[in-house]
Amino acid sequence: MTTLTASDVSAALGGRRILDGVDLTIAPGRVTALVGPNGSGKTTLLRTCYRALPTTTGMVRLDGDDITSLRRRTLARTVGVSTQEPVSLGGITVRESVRLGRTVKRGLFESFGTDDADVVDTVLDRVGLAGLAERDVLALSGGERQRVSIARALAQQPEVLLLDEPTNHLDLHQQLSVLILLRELAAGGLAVLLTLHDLRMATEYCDAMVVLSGGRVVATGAPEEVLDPALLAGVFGVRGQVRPGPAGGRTLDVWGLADG
Ligand SMILES: Nc1ncnc2c1ncn2[C@@H]1O[C@H](COP(=O)(O)OP(=O)(O)OP(=O)(O)O)[C@@H](O)[C@H]1O
Repeated sequence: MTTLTASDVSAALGGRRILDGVDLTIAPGRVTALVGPNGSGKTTLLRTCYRALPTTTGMVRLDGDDITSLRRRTLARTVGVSTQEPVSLGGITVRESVRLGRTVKRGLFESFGTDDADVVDTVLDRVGLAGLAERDVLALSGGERQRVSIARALAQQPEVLLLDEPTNHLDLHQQLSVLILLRELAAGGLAVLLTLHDLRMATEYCDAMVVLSGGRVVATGAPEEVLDPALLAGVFGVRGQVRPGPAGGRTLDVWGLADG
């Protein structure tokens, strides 16, 4: 099990500071939602967490190790990533695309074994892509491609999983399926961080929440602690509140714009 921590992370794009002194802990066994308005820096923060973007101050660590000191392969074996980028060029099947996630477990010239095939089959099944395994990835809908991206990250069998809006192309059934799957994987020790715009889904399915606004963390904690009416109005510009939900859970009601 591995914990990812960001300490005092700042980052810039195009000469402009986008992240400003961000602290974050992504613990094993938990699904953490990274939420915030458009342009608040969620994707940028995710990118610093898998070394796709250098920090200007601060540090990201995997357990005690600064990620900039890790070998590329070590980082790739530990951290799985699903981004909003296209999953692959065409000409390969869904199965082959997902199997690319296994390359981090292999040496450069090592061929895939039956254990790799078993992992790929299991993952395809769990994200509901088994029936599309032999389809060209370019012949998929947006939601199907999104699930390929998630499946490929899962095929790595990472310790930490980072997902950028993993549900934005998915229908309601698939959104819930993915969130339930992430909860199951977290129960097995995975540390999960995902960006989400749907605050109700984040409230119902995530254990913890980190709220970004203007590149700063403005709240961290359990969803019911974080999403109080003042924060919903001040950060998201809406009127709403968290209340107890069905089956002992919690949910979020939103009933209008804060200034409406
Ligand atoms: N290459 C770039 N150069 C300059 N500014 C950039 C660049 N990429 C993104 N930005 C800016 O950085 C800020 C944060 O962007 P980011 O994509 O991290 O936000 P986000 O919270 O993920 O947004 P969204 O919810 O809209 O996906 C935005 O103001 C955006 O315009």
